[in-house]
Amino acid sequence: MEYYGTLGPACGSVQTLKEMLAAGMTGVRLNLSHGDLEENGHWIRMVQEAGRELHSQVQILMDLRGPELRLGRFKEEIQAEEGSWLVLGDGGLPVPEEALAYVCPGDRILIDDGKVELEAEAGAAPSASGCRIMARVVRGGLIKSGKSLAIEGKAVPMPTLTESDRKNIREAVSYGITGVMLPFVRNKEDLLVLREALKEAGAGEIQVFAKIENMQGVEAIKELLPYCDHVVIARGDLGNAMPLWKLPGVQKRLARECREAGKPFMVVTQMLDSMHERAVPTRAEVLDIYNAVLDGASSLMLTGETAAGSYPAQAVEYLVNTGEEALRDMEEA
Ligand SMILES: Nc1ncnc2c1ncn2[C@@H]1O[C@H](COP(=O)(O)OP(=O)(O)O)[C@@H](O)[C@H]1O
Ligand SMILES: C=C(OP(=O)(O)O)C(=O)O
Repeated sequence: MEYYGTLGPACGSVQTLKEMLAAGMTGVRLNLSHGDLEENGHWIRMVQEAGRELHSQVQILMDLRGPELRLGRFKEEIQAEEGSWLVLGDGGLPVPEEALAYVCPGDRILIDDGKVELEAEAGAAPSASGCRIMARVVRGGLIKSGKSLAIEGKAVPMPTLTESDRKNIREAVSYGITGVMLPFVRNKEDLLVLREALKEAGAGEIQVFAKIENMQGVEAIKELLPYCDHVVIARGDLGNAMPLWKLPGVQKRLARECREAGKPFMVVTQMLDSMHERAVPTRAEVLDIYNAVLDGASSLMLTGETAAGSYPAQAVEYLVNTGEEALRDMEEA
């Protein structure tokens, strides 16, 4: 069983990383949506140093940008109040033009895994005079730079890899990357494009993790399985693609497909979300971890809990101890 933590400011010291490894973490994930390999290289070196000191082999995953939609960069966080209006695009919230062109009147726009929800202004044309529309805040909250973005029910056509993905792939071997995650995998062609780029970079040995994050990926799961080494059930974005009460059923269905094909799979996102701010998780969270192991997950991963939370080492401890308990119970049963 592999246990991953996402790297971020909250665990950016050799000491904290050693505590996480001592608690049973076996690998880390670097989310390249927040900066490329060169900018984040210091974190990888810290992980390698922590691993050397504890004599542990650490898996290092890089999570590409891929065809994922995200807000652009901006300095000041925005407190979006329910009922207020926001400008999207030119002079306002930096939304990629490819996405703006797809927004129609009445569309729901989900930011940061749906924490903030907007409704596009009635009357906004699909092309919206190129690059600017108004949206009303339906569910308010804090909007931070670089957060995920989705137009409910719409698939915006995007290339498989960005230019920065290709650069990061070329540098992957020199940083000791062991696995690469591709977000929003839609079809087998996405995985073939990634495999080809890895091969060209002399990185054909790096493991490919296919992140299933929307309905296109869910529907294509059978077709995708032969072209990846691992499937990632990425519940953050996947939860944006359907009413949340449908997510458990979809997670179980993906897990069953993977089990039947003998494909290892990872379950990720909000496994211990309350541990952003609390040292002890909820009962529901530990049960979620336990159930994922019972369903056959080969790896589990923490995201914001380790990248930006107040208790990164404690979160790893709960993840690992609960996962190992589930494995023991399965053996005894
Ligand atoms: N490489 C990084 N550099 C700076 N901050 C990061 C990095 N990776 C993660 N974070 C912070 O931790 C948060 C949670 O990480 P993650 O779940 O990977 O991102 P997101 O929620 O944006 O997909 C991010 O939103 C960001 O604030
Ligand atoms: C892990 C996920 O992806 P990201 O953190 O890149 O949004 C997710 O959506 O569950």
